[in-house]
Amino acid sequence: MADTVQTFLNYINGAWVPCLLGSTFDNLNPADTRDVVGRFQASGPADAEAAVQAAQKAFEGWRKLAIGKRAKILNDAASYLEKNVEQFAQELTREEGKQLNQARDEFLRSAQTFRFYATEGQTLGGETYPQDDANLHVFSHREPLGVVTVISPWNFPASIPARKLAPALITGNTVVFKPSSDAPLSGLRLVEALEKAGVPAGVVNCVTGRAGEVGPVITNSQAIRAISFTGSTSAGTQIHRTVHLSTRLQMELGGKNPLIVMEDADLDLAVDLAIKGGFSLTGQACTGTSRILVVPSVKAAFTDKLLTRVSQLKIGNGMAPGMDLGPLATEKQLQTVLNYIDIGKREARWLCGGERLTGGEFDHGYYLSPAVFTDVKNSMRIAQEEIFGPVLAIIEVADFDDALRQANDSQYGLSASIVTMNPRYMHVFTNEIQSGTVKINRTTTGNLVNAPFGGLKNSSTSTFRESGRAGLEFFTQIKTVYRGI
Ligand SMILES: NC(=O)C1=CN([C@@H]2O[C@H](COP(=O)(O)OP(=O)(O)OC[C@H]3O[C@@H](n4cnc5c(N)ncnc54)[C@H](O)[C@@H]3O)[C@@H](O)[C@H]2O)C=CC1
Ligand SMILES: O=Cc1ccc(S(=O)(=O)O)cc1
Repeated sequence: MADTVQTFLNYINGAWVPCLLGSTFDNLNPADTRDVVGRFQASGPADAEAAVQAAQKAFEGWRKLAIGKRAKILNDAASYLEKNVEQFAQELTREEGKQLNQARDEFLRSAQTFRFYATEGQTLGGETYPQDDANLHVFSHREPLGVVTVISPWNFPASIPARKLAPALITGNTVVFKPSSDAPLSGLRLVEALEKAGVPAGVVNCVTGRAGEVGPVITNSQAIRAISFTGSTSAGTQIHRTVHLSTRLQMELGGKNPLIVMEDADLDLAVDLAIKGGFSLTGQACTGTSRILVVPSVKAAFTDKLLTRVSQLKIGNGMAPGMDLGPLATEKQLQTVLNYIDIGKREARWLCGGERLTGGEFDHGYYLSPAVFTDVKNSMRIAQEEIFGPVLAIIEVADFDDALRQANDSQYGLSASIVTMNPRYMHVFTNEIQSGTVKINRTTTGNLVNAPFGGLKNSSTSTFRESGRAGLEFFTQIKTVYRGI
């Protein structure tokens, strides 16, 4: 079996290279751990240093390249992703566990992101400032920052790095990219797409390996002008503490996203949103629904309908059509979620799920049945801590004001939704909810390529948003020019 495992290399200074120490690590398919997805470079600090140096060397040439040429590279890379979508989607499903149709969507969305920034990046200009001197022209213009670091997690191993790489590159920055060791292949495919599209040597560099080995160089080095990171609040906090004063940060971190169900809610819709928001991607989305705040008059009916729908969900390998939930992405993630199930059983009332599935194909994967708890208090650990698994906590709230207060009683503020037809609730919710993304009669999950994305409180650094035009602003700095004659 080991002989047939494909080895993947780092991409540094325009070449695919092994790491200097010659060590590798294997990544396993979480749906069937007998399947080794690939063998990857266990890079050390020297490999990371080589990547930073290559990016430094390439910066001058890349920032001076005509923006139309940079855009063409992004568009051609998008075409390469689209052409190879079937292969890349299968690899994504094997490395992460999500359903094949979701993996296909993710690569197509990544291609769309490349195309969006190829166009939008060409519209980012400065401003002119009226003033009294007829012989003076005052204007601002934007320029790239320099070498930037992209660090991405395993849950969206293509679309999250795509929406960091594309705005960084179109604005003329060079990149050092570290994908998650738990799903590194999709990130390497993005880099391959850029290589095939003709990106010059050193403009994009990709180094796989342990955060402890690679992390300090790519986050603390004086050469790094910005870091775009998505992952846990704890890793984000650690990086935040160690970076240089002049390193710009954009961090997308955890969430504990509420769905409020009001007395006038369409309960079938509310259940649908709870299932989609809570259980798609097996609950492993930063914007996933984890708290359901429901008023007493509809709590019993909502809970009954929810449990019926949960009992119908199909769990299995994402390669098979028709599955609703795949495995957890890693053994560590499975253990984390099982631990929270134990906590939930002690502190609230367990209704269903949370059992590790065994027998047949389940014996070889990290499968867990979707769990629902009720009589949860918002102060409980399962209502406050990010679980990142298929676990829903139902919390009874007295009325709208109480729902809003409890929804806001969280260290996080990433996404929040309400199910109602009442315009007053919609209005107050929009104004008062402490959340970067606000949804009404929609799932907490999902966001557009062309709209800003990011959280409040501990869900993000309160700096720059990702996606849309905001993504371009993060990767550029403003110069104000006073030009006299
Ligand atoms: N908000 C989100 O989208 C995500 C949140 N998480 C949360 O994080 C928990 C743990 O998952 P992990 O994959 O271990 O997330 P993590 O936050 O440890 O890792 C995310 C990425 O950051 C890198 N990283 C971690 N520490 C670093 C450091 N000091 N310097 C440089 N790079 C560093 C990792 O190698 C990976 O590429 C999950 O249980 C979940 O709660 C995980 C993935 C995504
Ligand atoms: O987990 C958070 C998350 C999930 C998806 C995306 S993307 O829109 O696919 O990039 C972003 C954040």
